Amino acid sequence: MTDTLPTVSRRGLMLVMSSPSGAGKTTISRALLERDPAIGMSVSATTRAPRPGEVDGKDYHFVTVEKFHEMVEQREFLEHARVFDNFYGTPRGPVDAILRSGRDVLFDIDWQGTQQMAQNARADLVSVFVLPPSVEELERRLRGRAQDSDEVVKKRMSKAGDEMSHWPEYDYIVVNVDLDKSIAAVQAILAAERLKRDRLVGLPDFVTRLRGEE
Ligand SMILES: Nc1nc2c(ncn2[C@@H]2O[C@H](COP(=O)(O)OP(=O)(O)O)[C@@H](O)[C@H]2O)c(=O)[nH]1
Ligand SMILES: Nc1ncnc2c1ncn2[C@@H]1O[C@H](COP(=O)(O)OP(=O)(O)O)[C@@H](O)[C@H]1O
Repeated sequence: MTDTLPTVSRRGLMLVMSSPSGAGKTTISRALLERDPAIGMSVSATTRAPRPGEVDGKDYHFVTVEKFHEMVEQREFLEHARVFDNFYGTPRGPVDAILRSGRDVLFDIDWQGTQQMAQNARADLVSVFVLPPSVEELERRLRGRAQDSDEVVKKRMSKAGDEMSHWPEYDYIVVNVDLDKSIAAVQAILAAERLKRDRLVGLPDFVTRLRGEE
């Protein structure tokens, strides 16, 4: 269990971040991981090809379509979905291990995966939808990232409207204008959610000791 305060242990939470491609969820997630040792990242499996600079096992587990379907058959995923023209899924094992250690797990998954997680683990889920300031800025960021072909950029922009229509399904909304402010906003969400009473599993004993009832 992670100590939220020096003396009160708590249950780890699952922080999901979704957004249309290019809105900034990966950048925000990476910053959170660098700044907060109490967070572990869920590394998804995907059938999409690695982008320049992506490392197998760190950014994704890059697998074949056959392997992916085998993992589905073996019920290895907490959730999985077809996004754009590829398959993506969250391996169950590492998530359980991080939660059991009392740390929080950060997920970068789409609205379909978030719906599945909400069905299976609503109490532990905290969901954040990241919106771009404008469609023009979204396209500028996608192109500026220079990791996708022109065709892929066009395809992702065409889907952005559908993705953004799912914002009402999320607990929190961050419009990612200034990156540092967006990172601070998600850190504030985490800080508050970590103090929610029903996550502070060590509180009854702590208060008992405070009141000298032992
Ligand atoms: N359901 C689900 N979606 C995922 C998973 N991993 C990534 N995604 C989503 O798949 C979409 C495409 O991800 P990616 O190819 O990395 O492109 P990006 O959105 O431009 O970073 C994004 O919306 C991700 O949130 C996963 O394990 N499950
Ligand atoms: N607030 C911001 N202002 C300007 N550029 C940003 C901002 N947030 C992210 N970016 C840039 O936009 C591009 C897309 O960000 P990324 O995190 O890859 O988006 P996503 O993971 O949502 O597809 C990256 O080049 C990133 O550096």
